[in-house]
Amino acid sequence: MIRVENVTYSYGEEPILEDISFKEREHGITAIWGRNGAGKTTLMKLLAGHEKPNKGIVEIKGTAPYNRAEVVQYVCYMQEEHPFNTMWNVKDALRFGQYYHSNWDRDMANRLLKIFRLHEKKKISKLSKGMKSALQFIIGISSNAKITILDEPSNGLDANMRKKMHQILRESQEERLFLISTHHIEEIQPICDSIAVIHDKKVFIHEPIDELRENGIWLAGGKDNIKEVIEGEYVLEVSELGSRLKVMVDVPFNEKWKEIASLKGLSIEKVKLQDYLLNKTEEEE
Ligand SMILES: Nc1ncnc2c1ncn2[C@@H]1O[C@H](COP(=O)(O)OP(=O)(O)OP(=O)(O)O)[C@@H](O)[C@H]1O
Repeated sequence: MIRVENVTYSYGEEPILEDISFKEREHGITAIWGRNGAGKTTLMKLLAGHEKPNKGIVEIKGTAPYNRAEVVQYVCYMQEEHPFNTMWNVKDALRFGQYYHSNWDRDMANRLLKIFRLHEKKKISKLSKGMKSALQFIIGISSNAKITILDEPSNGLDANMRKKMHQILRESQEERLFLISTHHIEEIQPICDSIAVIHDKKVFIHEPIDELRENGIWLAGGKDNIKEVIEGEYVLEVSELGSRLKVMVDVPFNEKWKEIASLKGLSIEKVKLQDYLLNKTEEEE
């Protein structure tokens, strides 16, 4: 469905993305994670055809999306803070969505308006930040586009609304592909199938989230015992607590490591995905 091959992109002299390649399957949810300024939005714009790669190939169902109106039938891209006409009300914004997306699901749009408590007559200029995000999300879901790209869709939404958003995404992902950029990976990861981490101008990690979730352990205990077991392993973070050490190690949270910890009298814990990724993307700074 999506093919990116050896793509380089720069706004000026310095490339933002350099020689990146990846493929995406037909359906499911992929989270796109990266530090501020890593290039998540840039990647989404390339996929949606808003930007043209300097080098390499971007293809959506075999077609390069840049300047190709026909790709709109497959792709709905809701950018962060979408620039709606401020004279519009919610209903006008939905009309705009329906105009561009031939598979528009009007019943779904009406259902989501109720769930997110948005009134059709409300002026866009009067919507709060969270309400605007909800409106963009409603357009993204109701577009019924095979590929739906959402840039920071939960911006400004409260915990209850984020929960509803995740439920709706889960319901909708069986026959569609969602690419969702987020800084809140911990919260969205339970509904994701895979993750793409953008770092150092590359797609640094692109794998099933189940596999990545297993990576990273915290070990804590006596210094000598810790030093003995981590020899040769990749240590991502160290903190000293008097005579004790606490270390984050880049190994899976599995039976082997639980046994090692038990034999050496160390405590062992799974690292949160967010903390693991923060450390993984720190190593080359
Ligand atoms: N229109 C533009 N002109 C010049 N540079 C740009 C433009 N848009 C983005 N950039 C630069 O490209 C880099 C990547 O930006 P991008 O918005 O893709 O990152 P991001 O990962 O989405 O960041 P964030 O998490 O902060 O939203 C940044 O250094 C940014 O300053």
